Amino acid sequence: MAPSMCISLNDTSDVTDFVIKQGHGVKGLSEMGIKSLPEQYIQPLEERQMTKIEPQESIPVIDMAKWDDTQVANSICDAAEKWGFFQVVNHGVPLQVLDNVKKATYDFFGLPAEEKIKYSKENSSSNNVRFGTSFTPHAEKALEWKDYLSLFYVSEDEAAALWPSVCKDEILEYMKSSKLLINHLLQVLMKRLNVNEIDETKQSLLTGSVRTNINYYPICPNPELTVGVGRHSDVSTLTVLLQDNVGGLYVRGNEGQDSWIHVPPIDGAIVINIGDALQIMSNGRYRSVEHRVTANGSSNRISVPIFVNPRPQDTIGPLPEALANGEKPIYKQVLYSDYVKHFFRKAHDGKNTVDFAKI
Ligand SMILES: COc1cc(/C=C/C(=O)SCCNC(=O)CCNC(=O)[C@H](O)C(C)(C)COP(=O)(O)OP(=O)(O)OC[C@H]2O[C@@H](n3cnc4c(N)ncnc43)[C@H](O)[C@@H]2OP(=O)(O)O)ccc1O
Ligand SMILES: O=C(O)CCC(=O)C(=O)O
Ligand SMILES: [Fe+2]
Repeated sequence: MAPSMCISLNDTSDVTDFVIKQGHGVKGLSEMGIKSLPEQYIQPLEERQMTKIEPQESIPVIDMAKWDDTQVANSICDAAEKWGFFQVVNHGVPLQVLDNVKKATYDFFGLPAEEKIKYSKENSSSNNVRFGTSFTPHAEKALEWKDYLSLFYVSEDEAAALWPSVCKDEILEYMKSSKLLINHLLQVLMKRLNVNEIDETKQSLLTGSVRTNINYYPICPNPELTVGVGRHSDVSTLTVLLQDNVGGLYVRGNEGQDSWIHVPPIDGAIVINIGDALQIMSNGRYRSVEHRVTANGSSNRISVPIFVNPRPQDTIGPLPEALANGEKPIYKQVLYSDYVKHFFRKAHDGKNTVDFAKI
């Protein structure tokens, strides 16, 4: 039975109870057919308006077929320096794997609320598996129009035991199939930082932990009043982001203060973005750029980011090779889990997270 047939939401606490405590998420609100946005989702004007969208600008689309060709390698590093974002095609991840993970995302969010709520922070048997909504509801002045499932990978055995069975295999396959692409990108990016060989220690520092989120942005009654995801930069080394064909991801541009560039969906392409950990390790050479997602009034949207990270127990700071030419470090050494906790304990606040590591 559709939720609208059996409940009515009269005030703020009813909405919170329905969305967060009962696990219906904003998907549940959307499917009730609510006609106007509940007030706790109304974002301040400056967070929901993009005054300057640059339709003539676009982030690079890079063909990865010859990834170690000098020209291709240069375009990857240039994009990481200039935009912090690019799309890749001929990336080696089978298109069937991408289709399967998109379908699995719909399958998970299509489960009844009483199934999904088993994975909430309060009910989940592990911190490594978390179903939630918005970003940090308890810390946010205004909520975001997004539900998510976040899966921190520990082992195949743990995933088999703890991850939801409707999406587990497809997500694991997507993660496995992306490994080579991730390694090729890091090989190229490291070379420009004078790291000619990624040994075991560096590999672990760059890719030692992986978190995959599946995101669901349901149709919103007043998309202009809220956001799908607010301005933030990822705290990863790099993020491999699969989006569907709806659109709505915007990246901070280089043209002045409030300039935003749309990342158009391209069939079969994957979006790559540099995260804070790599910005820090490269001493600011590679940029972890602010991005955001708009809410949509007519289509549901999904996305599946793989966050490739240092391990929580790693200390991160500018790599010695990146400073070999006498460059002064602009970031200090920080424990990665402290950095991530700092990110997760506040609402989205654009690029401010990285100040935590500034000297
Ligand atoms: C959800 O919407 C998002 C998410 C994002 C994500 C962008 C990224 O770049 S994710 C990549 C982050 N890196 C890693 O996960 C790898 C390293 N991992 C760690 O260091 C640890 O696993 C940990 C994340 C710090 C958690 O360690 P733990 O010992 O379990 O620490 P806690 O004290 O339990 O948690 C700290 C704090 O974070 C909250 N939290 C934990 N996991 C998540 C999660 N998956 N999603 C949201 N929040 C999470 C937890 O509730 C704690 O907060 P409290 O206030 O409750 O203390 C980008 C954009 C989005 O919109
Ligand atoms: O949905 C998207 O396209 C981007 C989501 C995002 O930025 C994130 O999960 O960190
Ligand atoms: Fe992000």
